[in-house]
Amino acid sequence: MALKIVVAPNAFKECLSAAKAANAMLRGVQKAFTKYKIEAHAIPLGDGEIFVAPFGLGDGTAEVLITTNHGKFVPVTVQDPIGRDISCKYGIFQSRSDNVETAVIEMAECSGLWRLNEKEKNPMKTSTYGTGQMILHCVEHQKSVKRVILCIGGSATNDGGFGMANALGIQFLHSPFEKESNTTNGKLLSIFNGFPCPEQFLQKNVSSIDISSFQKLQQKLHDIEFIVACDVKNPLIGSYGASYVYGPQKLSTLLVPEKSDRDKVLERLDSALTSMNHMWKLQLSKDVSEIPGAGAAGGLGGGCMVYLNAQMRSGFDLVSEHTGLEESLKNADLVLTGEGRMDSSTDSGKVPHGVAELAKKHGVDVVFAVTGNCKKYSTYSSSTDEKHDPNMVAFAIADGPMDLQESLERSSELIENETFRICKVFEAGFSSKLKKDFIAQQNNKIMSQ
Ligand SMILES: O=C(O)[C@H](O)CO
Repeated sequence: MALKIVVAPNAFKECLSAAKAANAMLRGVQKAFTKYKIEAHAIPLGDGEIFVAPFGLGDGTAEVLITTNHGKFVPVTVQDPIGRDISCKYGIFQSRSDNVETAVIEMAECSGLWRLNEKEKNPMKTSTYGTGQMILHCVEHQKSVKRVILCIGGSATNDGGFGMANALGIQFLHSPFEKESNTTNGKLLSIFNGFPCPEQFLQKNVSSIDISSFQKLQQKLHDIEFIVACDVKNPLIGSYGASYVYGPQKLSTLLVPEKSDRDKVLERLDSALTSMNHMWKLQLSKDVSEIPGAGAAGGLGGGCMVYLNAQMRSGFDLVSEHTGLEESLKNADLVLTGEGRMDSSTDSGKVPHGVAELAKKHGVDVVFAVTGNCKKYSTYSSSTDEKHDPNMVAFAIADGPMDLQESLERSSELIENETFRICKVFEAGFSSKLKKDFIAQQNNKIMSQ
């Protein structure tokens, strides 16, 4: 009988995609087990967290789903966060669980922070318009697609999906009036036609959604199931909301050097999302502000729930479902995972933690993880915090003193070598267990004679 071995790593940020990391681990496994027959399963994973630069799309969650399910990419030209035309792509594959034609769109592909240089980072002026264009392209050109997975995070935006909705054809109204006008509740309102970012939202006093244009869209989207894969659980507004928690990383200190001025920007961002939420409640009877994940990707999570009726899912659960991970873990003898860095956040929904949990469910006592850095993870593990995965042991890949640059450059070789060493230790334990089992069997035979 063959030893069943599963390697299921995440991407190693800034150096290796999940697929490349899985291949490196697989090489280590194959080199190590020369005495035993093995059945090896390599399953590259993702957790919805976006991993775009420096490889471009193709190394994030979409790449994992498309590669594993033999799907295809569709090229499309859309706008980046500040309105420049860029070439992007989204993926299409057939779901292995229910054969549904599924599209996967990574918002960071077009609306991600990596698209901007330092001086362009200003969430008051950025928009998810490009993400909306990708969705629209998919809905209009891929008639057989009945499910869209939107991976959100890593965004340059904080617009609550204002841009996305606008690109989908939803019209917003504002005062004071301009050329074309409508009346709502007796007030004269104009159709908003500026760049759909928080600055414009506030400056133009956007206060209303044109329900008729929204209904047209709803009919179009009715047959499609929208799922948002996201990496965080923040609410839309308030001190744990999108603006205060993730806003600072999207605002360049070169543009706004003073801390007190940056704080004012965050306040304005939060107030724009608060007004949006008010508008959603009042006009569409939707209150999503407290739903975990509404604050993901600058409130795009909330926007997706409101405009697309999207369901929020953990990125890991989604990827594991669409890659067949759980099936592979059944009856596994050895499970290996990995990630660029492991620390105290690893145990809150990251890939290695997800693999360890799922493996435990299927009777695998210990999962081995290879990683670039587990100093904080080990410290965490030796603390009394009971949340730590008791069934995962992490090994750093460095084979001697080295700086970050060397570790990044040699990552593939180092991952292969560390996997080889772990497998050899496992093999030694396995042979001694086999020996013990053999002796026990012989003893049982003698006793029963
Ligand atoms: O894009 C963002 O705001 C963060 O990645 C959290 O989702």
